[in-house]
Amino acid sequence: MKTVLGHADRAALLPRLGVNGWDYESDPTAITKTFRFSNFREAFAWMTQAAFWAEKMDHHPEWSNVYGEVTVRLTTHSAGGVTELDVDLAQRLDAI
Ligand SMILES: C[C@H](O)[C@H](O)[C@H]1CNC2=NC(N)=NC(=O)C2=N1
Repeated sequence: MKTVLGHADRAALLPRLGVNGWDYESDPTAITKTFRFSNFREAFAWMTQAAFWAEKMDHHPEWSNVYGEVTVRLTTHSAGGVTELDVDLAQRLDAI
């Protein structure tokens, strides 16, 4: 089972996500980012691709959508915090 990132791993991995707009400081148990698109169609098309990656990785986002905005919160429920699975999924979402 994945374990929650310790201080050294957080310091090594999370600032790189921060450069891409992920907030890893407001909530120590999760990383969050709002993705912005020009309309609902584009937002939902992105969510569809993200959903396929989530299924492939068996790791799923908490998210909400309002028109062209998708707010994503990543945490590993089974571990109770941020693990390397969340870092991997965040990078995958940034690459879509
Ligand atoms: C049974 C299944 O593997 C688990 O429920 C997986 C599915 N997706 C998951 N996603 C996330 N974000 N955290 C989990 O702990 C988790 N567990």
